[in-house]
Amino acid sequence: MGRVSTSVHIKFNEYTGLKKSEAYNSIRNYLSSKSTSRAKRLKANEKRGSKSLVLSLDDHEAVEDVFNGVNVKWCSHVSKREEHSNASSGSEERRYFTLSFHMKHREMIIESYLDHVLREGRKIEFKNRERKLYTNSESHGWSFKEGKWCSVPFHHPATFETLAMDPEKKEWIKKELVKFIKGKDYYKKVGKPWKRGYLLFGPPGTGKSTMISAMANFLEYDVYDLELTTVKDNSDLKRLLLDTKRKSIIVIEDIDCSLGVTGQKRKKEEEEDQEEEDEEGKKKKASEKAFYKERERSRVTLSGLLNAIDGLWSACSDEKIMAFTTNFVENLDPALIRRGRMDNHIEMGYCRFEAFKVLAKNYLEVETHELYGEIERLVEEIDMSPADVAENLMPKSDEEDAEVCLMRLVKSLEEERENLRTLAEEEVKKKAEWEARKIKKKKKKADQEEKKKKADLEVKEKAADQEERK
Ligand SMILES: Nc1ncnc2c1ncn2[C@@H]1O[C@H](COP(=O)(O)OP(=O)(O)OP(=O)(O)O)[C@@H](O)[C@H]1O
Ligand SMILES: [Mg+2]
Repeated sequence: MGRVSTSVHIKFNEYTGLKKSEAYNSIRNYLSSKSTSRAKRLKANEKRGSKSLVLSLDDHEAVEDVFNGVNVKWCSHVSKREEHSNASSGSEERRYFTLSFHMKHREMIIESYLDHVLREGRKIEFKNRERKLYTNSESHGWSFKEGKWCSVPFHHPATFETLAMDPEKKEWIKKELVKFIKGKDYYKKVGKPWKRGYLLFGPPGTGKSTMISAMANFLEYDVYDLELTTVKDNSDLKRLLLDTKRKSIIVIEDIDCSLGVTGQKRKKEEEEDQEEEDEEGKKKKASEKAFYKERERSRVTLSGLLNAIDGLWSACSDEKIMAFTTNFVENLDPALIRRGRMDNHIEMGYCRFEAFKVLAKNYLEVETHELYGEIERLVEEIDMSPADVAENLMPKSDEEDAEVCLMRLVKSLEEERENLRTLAEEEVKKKAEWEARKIKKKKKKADQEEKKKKADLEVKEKAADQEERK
């Protein structure tokens, strides 16, 4: 009796009213981590949205825990639902946990231990969840039930280990990401919303999208792939962004093609370029113009986008990364990519030797080879994207070994060099022809002027002659 009367019990119900209790969920997760090593009876569930089987404390089972040297005891209970209780509370059974401890620790348990349990439980749930790739549905298709985003499980295999790029740059990016996820207090201290913007730029096939997947896998974040062209207007964009969860990367791919963010800059360039232009240049400009015109139809404006990512609303949700990708960084409006908005500009370049070594290790499991010297010379000279290098390195059948694949890469690099040489020669030839034509035109014009001058002079002389004769 003495022992019982000195104990305090706290009850945590599975349901609070109609809603499933988040505290109960967190406690269950916390206890499952303790139970796997301590409890005698466990139950295994396949839970939706979780990546593996979830083990938890079985009904009517107890487990002990120690916190700051204090022993506590958790029990899981289940009782039949009473007749008059609310039918919509989910199931026939009522589940709850009880926490028991000595009353002299009441303050410490309530103030520190419970916080600790809830925090750890949430962490475990976050770790166990199946990560998702979201994409926005058309604005008119939004419904209360389906939401604004549709999702599929995110299983992209890219990691920083498989990403081919300069190792130092890679390490620096990883370090920065770690600093970001641990930076809650820092961001609060400096008065900035806890978010970070990345601009990834570079030619096609250099790993911009792969880098985003690697980041998401590294941070264990969800990914929101935002398709701006299907967003009706600025306020829908705002709503979409508000509907994203924390610990996620929001991606806008090919930002230069998504809305008229390059409009003003292009107009200026067009004016400047107008004078010196040959036929081919004119054709290219016309097709580019048509492309930009099509793109500018998007009703999301630059200022709308800036507002959504950077205005007051953006502060409503913490712990998010915003990533833009583009092939033409020089065409983007400076307002969009200024530091503070896009804090980090990462250039994804052509495949150089360091990046090649990563690819060779991943695709062929070789770290060195006699062809490496030649390949080093070639990749430092020729611009080839990691996607093309990877394609050459991938064995196409079981008979192909590392040497065959490396040889194929060397051949392909040499071909590329040859192509570039002929292209450059053609270019020089074309330029020379164009110059010659220009000189010819000038000469013709000068000749004509000369002729005209001569004719005028003759007429004048004739007139003077006649005058004299008269
Ligand atoms: N740096 C890299 N490291 C490893 N693999 C790469 C890298 N770059 C490209 N690849 C390979 O090439 C494929 C295409 O790359 P990815 O889609 O990331 O290019 P991108 O830069 O996003 O191109 P785009 O500008 O066309 O969108 C990837 O599936 C990946 O296998
Ligand atoms: Mg891409």
